[in-house]
Amino acid sequence: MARLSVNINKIATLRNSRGGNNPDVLQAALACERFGAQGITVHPRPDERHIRYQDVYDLKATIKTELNIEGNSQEEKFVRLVLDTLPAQVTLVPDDPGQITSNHGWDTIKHRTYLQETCAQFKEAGIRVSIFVDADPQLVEAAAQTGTDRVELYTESYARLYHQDRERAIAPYIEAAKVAQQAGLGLNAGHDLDLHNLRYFSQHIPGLLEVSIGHALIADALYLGLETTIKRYLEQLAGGD
Ligand SMILES: CC(=O)[C@@H](O)[C@H](O)COP(=O)(O)O
Ligand SMILES: NCC(=O)COP(=O)(O)O
Repeated sequence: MARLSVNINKIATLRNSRGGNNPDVLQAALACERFGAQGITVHPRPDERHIRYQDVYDLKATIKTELNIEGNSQEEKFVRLVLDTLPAQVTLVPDDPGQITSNHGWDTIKHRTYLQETCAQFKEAGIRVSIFVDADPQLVEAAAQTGTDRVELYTESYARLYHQDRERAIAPYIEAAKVAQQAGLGLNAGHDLDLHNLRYFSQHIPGLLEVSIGHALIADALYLGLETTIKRYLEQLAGGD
């Protein structure tokens, strides 16, 4: 069964809106773990609009499950943060500084040399590397040439199409997953996964190792509470028809 890594960016967004420490992101991360999450994901951005760099140091010292740090390694500050905190996993995402949220994966063909160097730097420090990519077999194949351990399939287009035509929505992901597995890459997935689309995704992508979910999960927690919400996501991942 794929592991659930809860992205707690949105907890930090709420905290930052009032300038204090409510909600406390460290306590929220510990609660996620207590309720069954198998990892914590953060995506610090240069403007620190949600997760702050200091949060990441504090989280690494506090949580017991895997920490996954996502972000753009072309920013020196991000590289320093990752090498200082030594998370279990770093996910390379090519976001511009002002982006509202992630909207594309790496072009692993165009940037192969850069990604090779970056993967080597993080792997030398003992950190597992994952590259955020669109569900395109050629990009996944090129990712395998970079030395990365895993790819994270960017699932926004799956999520968008799911309600209209889920077979068409999943098709490119099945292809991309096959290529990844033939190339020996581990497979993660994330972006806009939710309680409606998660089960179908995990059922159709065998060997899926991890999903990172934030926006929808934290929104669901407003209605259901964090404990029930995490249990429901875990049930979706556990599958069954
Ligand atoms: C890579 C990815 O899809 C997520 O990290 C997502 O971008 C979360 O970032 P925000 O919380 O800033 O939207
Ligand atoms: N890598 C995806 C992630 O961490 C969370 O994305 P979202 O669920 O907030 O869209």
